[in-house]
Amino acid sequence: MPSLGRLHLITDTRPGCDPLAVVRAALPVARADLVVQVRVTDDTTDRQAYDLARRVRALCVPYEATCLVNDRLHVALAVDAHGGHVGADDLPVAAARRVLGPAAVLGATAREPDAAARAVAAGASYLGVGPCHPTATKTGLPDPIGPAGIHAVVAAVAVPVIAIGGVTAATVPALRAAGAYGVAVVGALSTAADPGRATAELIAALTC
Ligand SMILES: Cc1ncc(COP(=O)(O)OP(=O)(O)O)c(N)n1
Ligand SMILES: Cc1ncsc1CCOP(=O)(O)O
Ligand SMILES: [Mg+2]
Repeated sequence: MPSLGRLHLITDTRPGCDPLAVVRAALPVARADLVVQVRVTDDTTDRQAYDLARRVRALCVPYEATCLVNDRLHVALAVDAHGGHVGADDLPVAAARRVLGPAAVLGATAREPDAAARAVAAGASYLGVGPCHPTATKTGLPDPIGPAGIHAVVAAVAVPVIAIGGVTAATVPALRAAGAYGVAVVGALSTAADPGRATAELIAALTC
C-alpha cells in the first residue's frame, strides 16, 4: 500500500471546470504528497468516468502520486487505481474492501467517532471527515463540525483523518492542530486562478 499523501485533490467535473488542467498543475508541485481522487457528477457515464480516471492514473505515475476513484469501484479496478473512497450512499466499507482487495487504499466518509471506528473495523485505511467548514461544492450536508469535530474522530481511530469541506490554506493550521493528517479539497484548487500556486500554498500549510 503506498504511503498516503496529505493533500487530496478531488476532481471537479461541474460545467466549466477543467479537472485535468488542475491535476496537471498540482502534480509537479505536490508530487507524492498528492492524492488525486477522481470524483464525477452523478450524470457522468461510466465511460466518461473511466476515460477521466485512466488519464488521471497515467498522469500520477511519474510523480508517484496516488490515484483513487470516488464511489465507482469498478472504474477504480478498471484503471488499476490505488483504491477508492466510499460514503453512506455507496457500497458498505466491508463490501468495498472485498471488491478492492486487501492491498488497496480505501477511504470512508465518517462525521463522528462511532461511525469512524466502525468504518475502520470494516476495513477503511483512511477516513474523510467533514464538512469542517461551509462549502458551496456539495449540497445537503449536515452542519460543519469544525476542528473540534475533527479532533473527536482523530481521538477515536488509528488511521489517517483527512479533513474535508471548505478547506483552504488558511484553515489548514487549525485542522492540523486538531490532529488531521491531511486535507481534501475541491474548490480551493478547481476555482483557483493559479492552481499550481494554490497547491504550493496548501502543501506549505500542511508541512509547516
Ligand atoms: C476524502 C473524502 N472525504 C469525504 C468524501 C465524501 O464522500 P461521500 O460522503 O461518499 O460523498 P460524495 O463525494 O460521493 O458525494 C470524499 N469524496 N472524499
Ligand atoms: C464531497 C464533499 N463531502 C463533504 S464536503 C465535500 C465537498 C468539498 O468541496 P470543497 O473543498 O470545495 O468545500
Ligand atoms: Mg460517495
